Amino acid sequence: RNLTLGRNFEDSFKRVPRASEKNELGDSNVQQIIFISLYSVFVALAIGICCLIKAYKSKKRQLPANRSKGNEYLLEPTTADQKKRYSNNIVPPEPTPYPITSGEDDFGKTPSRLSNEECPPELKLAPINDRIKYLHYYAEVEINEEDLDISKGRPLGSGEFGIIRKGFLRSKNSKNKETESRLEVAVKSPLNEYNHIQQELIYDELKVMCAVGKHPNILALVGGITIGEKRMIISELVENGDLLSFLRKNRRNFTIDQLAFEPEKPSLGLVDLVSFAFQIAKGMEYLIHVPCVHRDLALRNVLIKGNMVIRIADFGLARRHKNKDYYKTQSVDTPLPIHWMAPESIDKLLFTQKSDVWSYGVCLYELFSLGKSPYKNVIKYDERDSYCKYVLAYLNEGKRLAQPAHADAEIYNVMKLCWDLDMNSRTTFLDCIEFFEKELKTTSNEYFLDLTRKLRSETNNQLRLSNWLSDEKHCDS
Ligand SMILES: Nc1ncnc2c1ncn2[C@@H]1O[C@H](COP(=O)(O)OP(=O)(O)OP(=O)(O)O)[C@@H](O)[C@H]1O
Repeated sequence: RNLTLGRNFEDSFKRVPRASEKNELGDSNVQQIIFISLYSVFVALAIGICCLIKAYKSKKRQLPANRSKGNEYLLEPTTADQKKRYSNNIVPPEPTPYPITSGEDDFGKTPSRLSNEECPPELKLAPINDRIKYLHYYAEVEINEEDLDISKGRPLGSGEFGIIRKGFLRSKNSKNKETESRLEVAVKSPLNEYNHIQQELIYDELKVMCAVGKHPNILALVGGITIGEKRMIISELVENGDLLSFLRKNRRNFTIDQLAFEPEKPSLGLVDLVSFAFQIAKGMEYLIHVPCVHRDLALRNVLIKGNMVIRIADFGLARRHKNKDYYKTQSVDTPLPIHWMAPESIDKLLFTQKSDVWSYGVCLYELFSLGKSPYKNVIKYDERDSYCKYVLAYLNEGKRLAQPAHADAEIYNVMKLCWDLDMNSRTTFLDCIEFFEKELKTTSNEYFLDLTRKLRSETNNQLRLSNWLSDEKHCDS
């Protein structure tokens, strides 16, 4: 013992415990095991409770406040100003947009490159166009691809990035599970389904449509497909297509004398044009409250139903501020979007509610000329490079579109009020609603009341679209 190399050497001998020591050691091991087990159970319980609290909170946030009343998208006027407006107005109360929720409600299988970030506080009240990156896609609108049949026939239309086809959505009615019903829908998908940029543009548009919500004069979203690399927007089908083609097709059927209301009339009357002007202004006023700036309001982007109710469509707006050339590089045959743009949008790419009012004025020109192209034969197309400067100079000189054939002096005056160079002096959508409502009532109060009834029933139809999906989900569960 005296010759050991030191304590450490001594300790390195393997000690064989005596019988009495063995028991002590065994006991302390058991104590350790019990302690570790209890500690693990405690940690697991704490994690479980945290998860439950988080799940409960996110579920609460997912449900709109008024959903429990069974009228999830109907808005009761809140501000004094809104109350005053709605009390004087027979048109049904405006539906609310979907609520903006946090990322926790996102569809779980969304690839990370499309994942949503929390919106910075300073952007929370900005128009949704300025915070597309922070908008959220709602898991509850995700459609099972197996329930969708896309028509192989001619597409309904196509744009720069997307193609729109007719489709059918299958759903089992929750009341009678044996009956399978079909809903006609329009399906927008990327022109090239493997192109990532196009996929993201479709996804952005889907998020914008989620945020815009439902209104009888806005194209309603039925659902979306976002699984894997697939990106599709499923919206209600608007049977008569876009209003521009509709007006052009019906030029021959137009009768200026047909001012009195006739329910079964086959032709297009002046009163219908006034009704379209009224409805577009209603839809645009709703967008202001979202808030959403459309940026491409033109009759080619307004759709018309068989009952003459219109829907404002095309919220695919990402390219509109990212790609300056979008406004210049169209072929000579296609209408140039700059003809609908306010001077400040052409000059500085500044888009606001006021620039939408300018575009609305150009829509009025299209309406009351039965689909004429604005500035055709007025501004030369030769020098395409400097074309924007040319249009800008033309407008800055105070030159404007001429009075269209079917607009009287008062209607033309509304157009000119939309085309004020000073954006702050431009008229508002509320003033336009008031003007065209008065026009409609004086032309035919019966027509106005009928339109009011139609808009109310369209609101209910759009609500049924939301129920269609939830019915289907109930069946699944
Ligand atoms: N829900 C719908 N029901 C019926 N037709 C539709 C529907 N949606 C779009 N269309 C048709 O498809 C055309 C193009 O639609 P849309 O403008 O949404 O496509 P886009 O790819 O965004 O076009 P753009 O590049 O011009 O903005 C419309 O003009 C219309 O004729």
